[in-house]
Amino acid sequence: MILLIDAGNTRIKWRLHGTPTPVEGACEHDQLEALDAVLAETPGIRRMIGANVAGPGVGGQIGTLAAQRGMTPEWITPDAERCGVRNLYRQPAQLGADRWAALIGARSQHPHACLVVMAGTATTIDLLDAAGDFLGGLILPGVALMQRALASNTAQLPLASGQFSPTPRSTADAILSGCLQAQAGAVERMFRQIESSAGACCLLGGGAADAFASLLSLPVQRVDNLVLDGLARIAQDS
Ligand SMILES: Nc1ncnc2c1ncn2[C@@H]1O[C@H](COP(=O)(O)OP(=O)(O)OP(=O)(O)O)[C@@H](O)[C@H]1O
Ligand SMILES: CC(C)(CO)[C@@H](O)C(=O)NCCC(=O)O
Ligand SMILES: [K+]
Repeated sequence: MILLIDAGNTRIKWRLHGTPTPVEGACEHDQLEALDAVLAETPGIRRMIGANVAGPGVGGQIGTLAAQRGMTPEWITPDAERCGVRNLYRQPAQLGADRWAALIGARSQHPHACLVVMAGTATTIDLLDAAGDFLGGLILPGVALMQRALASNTAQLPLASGQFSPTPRSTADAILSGCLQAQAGAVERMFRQIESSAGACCLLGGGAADAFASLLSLPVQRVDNLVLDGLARIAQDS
C-alpha cells in the first residue's frame, strides 16, 4: 500500500493506493493529526509519495509524522521527462510538483491533446499535446483569491457572496461573475491552442472547478484529483 500526498497551499489531500476500496482524505495545514491518524491506523503502508508546493515547513511536518512510523516521504521533483510526458519548462525543476504530477495523471488517462486545469488556491491551466509534450501553462489567482484581492485593495468592494450572472446588476454579483468569467475565459483561450487536435479535451479538477465548469463551451471532463492519479503512475515506475 502506498500513501499518496498532494500538499497544496491551502489543504493537504491524500489517497491510500492499493487498498480494495479507495481511502481518501484532506486537511488544513494545521490539522495534520488527520494524516497522522491514517498512518497510525494503516499498518500496511510501505511508501509515501508526495507532491509538495506548500513549502519546506509543511513538508518537514509530514516528514516528522512519517519518521515516527519509520518512513520517509518521497517528494517528487519535476524532471525533463517522465511517464511519457516531456517537460518543456525552460527550467524543468521550476514547475510546481503538483502540476507535474497532474500532467502525468492526465497523460495516463487521456492519450490525446488536453488542457489540464486545476482550480485550487491558484488556478493552473496547462497545455499537453498529443505527443505528451507539456508545452507550457498559466498560473492565475484562484477564484477565492481573486475575490479577496478585490476586497482587500479597494474601498467599496466587500467580500460578499454573490451569484453568477451574465449581466450582473449588484456589486457582489459583479465581483463573483468577474472572477468566474476570468477563469473560464483563460481556459477557453488556452484551449484554442489545441482544439484542432483529434480528441482534444479539457480535464478540470480542484475545489473551485464546479464554480465555473458550466461556463465553458468546450469538451470538459471533470476529474477528481489528477495530482494523486499522477503520483500513483509515478510510483509504478520508480
Ligand atoms: N463551495 C465552493 N464554491 C466555490 N468555490 C469553492 C468552494 N469550495 C472551495 N472553493 C474554491 O476552491 C478553492 C480551493 O480548492 P481546492 O480545495 O481544490 O484547493 P486547495 O486544496 O485549497 O488548494 P491547494 O491545492 O492549492 O491547497 C478555493 O480557493 C475556492 O476558490
Ligand atoms: C502554481 C501552484 C501554486 C499551484 O498549486 C504550484 O504549482 C507552484 O507553486 N508552482 C511553482 C511555480 C510554477 O509552477 O511555475
Ligand atoms: K507562494
